[in-house]
Amino acid sequence: MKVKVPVHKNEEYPAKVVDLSYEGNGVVKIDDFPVFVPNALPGEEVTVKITKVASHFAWGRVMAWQTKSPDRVDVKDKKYIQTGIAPLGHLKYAAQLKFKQHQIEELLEKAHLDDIEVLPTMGMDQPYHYRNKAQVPVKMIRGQLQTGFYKRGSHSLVPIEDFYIQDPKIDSAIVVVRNLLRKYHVTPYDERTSKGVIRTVMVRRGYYSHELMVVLVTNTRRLPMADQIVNGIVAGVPEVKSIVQNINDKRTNRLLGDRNRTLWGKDEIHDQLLGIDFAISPLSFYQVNPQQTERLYQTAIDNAGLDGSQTVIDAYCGIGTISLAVAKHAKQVYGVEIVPAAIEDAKHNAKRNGIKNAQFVVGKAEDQFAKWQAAGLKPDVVIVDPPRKGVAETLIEATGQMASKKVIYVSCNPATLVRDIKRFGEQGYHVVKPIQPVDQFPQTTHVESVTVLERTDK
Ligand SMILES: C[S@@+](CC[C@H](N)C(=O)[O-])C[C@H]1O[C@@H](n2cnc3c(N)ncnc32)[C@H](O)[C@@H]1O
Repeated sequence: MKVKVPVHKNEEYPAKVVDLSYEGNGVVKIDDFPVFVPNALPGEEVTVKITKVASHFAWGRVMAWQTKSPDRVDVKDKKYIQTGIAPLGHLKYAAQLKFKQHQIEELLEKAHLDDIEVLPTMGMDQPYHYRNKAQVPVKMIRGQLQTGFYKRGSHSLVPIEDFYIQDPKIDSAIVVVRNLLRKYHVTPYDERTSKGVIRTVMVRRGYYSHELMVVLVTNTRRLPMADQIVNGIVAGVPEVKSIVQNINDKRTNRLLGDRNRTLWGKDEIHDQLLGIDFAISPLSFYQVNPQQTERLYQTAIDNAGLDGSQTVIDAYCGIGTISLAVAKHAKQVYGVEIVPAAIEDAKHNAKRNGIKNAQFVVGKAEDQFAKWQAAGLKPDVVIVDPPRKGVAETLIEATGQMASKKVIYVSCNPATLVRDIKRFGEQGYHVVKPIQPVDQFPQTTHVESVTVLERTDK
């Protein structure tokens, strides 16, 4: 059906913001036609200039506010919103937590599952400076080497020193590295010509261990002035334990290449999650908000109701964070994950922590479930922590066939969570407790949660 478009590009309209989209944009309706407006909050009266018109919606920009929301934080520095570092940075933290809870409630309601309750989102006391990892692009801007972040949807770099949501020790290390690159005239990589040396600076810091790793991602095999740069980092970053060169000479948007060369110190750093020691190398996946990851996974483990006698499957297990934490409360744990390097890390981490009752398999979780089912495995609890696209339907069916008593669903996407709750329902699993959202990424629109389902044989 053709929709009548009542707005025109570059025209201005008075409007009231009626909603906040899941991407964090204000929504205004002009003659019922939706216009998405960044940096506008529900309840605000604004003058909107239309910037782009599509067939079913438009984009606009606030030209003036007639009234402002009591939930607005006056963000002095617009670059956090411009770059997408903090797309909800203009919303008070308490309102961000409500926005995340409400998002799950709204999706449940649309799916006619509004009898399922959602608890208030578990937030952070200090919802800033939480990230334990930074990957910042390096570019030449008006003749000077800069580190920062790209403007949303572009490759135009905004120079930044305080990244707002990163560990401040990481921010300081990036400034030290940037100044050394400037001092020794190392050229930034230029995407258009594929020339230049340095592409990205990555820094990781252990939340508990305080061990810090600097990774210099280069387009070239040789890093000019490597000794001087390494000495400068060692002198300027007291916590550094590892300096690595990563070579990425491909024309690609991927940040890291496959080859690492340790320039100084150790090949990996360590940190702990839920009391388990993890080795973190440049290419390892590791959760970026360790404090909230512990709360998210502890919520999942507490709800699994383990007393040491159960068999548990951890599907989509990554480096085995959940599996290894569960192992001390279970008889046997089986983890499955599609990325071979992550399973290598999981096995390695099991060994270094002396955990013998966790087995890890590489593969698609849905295929491995079929194999376990054929082999007669009878799990008591299935934990799933899938990517955004949710759980494969065949995995849900296999869970039903294996008759697991409980399913703990750790979700990073409420839309697929709600879809999967319905599918689990077809296998006899029902949500037995209110859903618990946990804020893993304050200042952003990401919504994580834990749902507990039990098989009720009805
Ligand atoms: C949200 S993460 C889970 C992280 C994990 N719990 C951890 O702590 O490291 C989702 C994981 O699912 C993996 N994955 C994606 N599709 C998969 C599939 N079909 N089968 C198994 N694993 C898959 C991804 O590689 C990723 O590690």
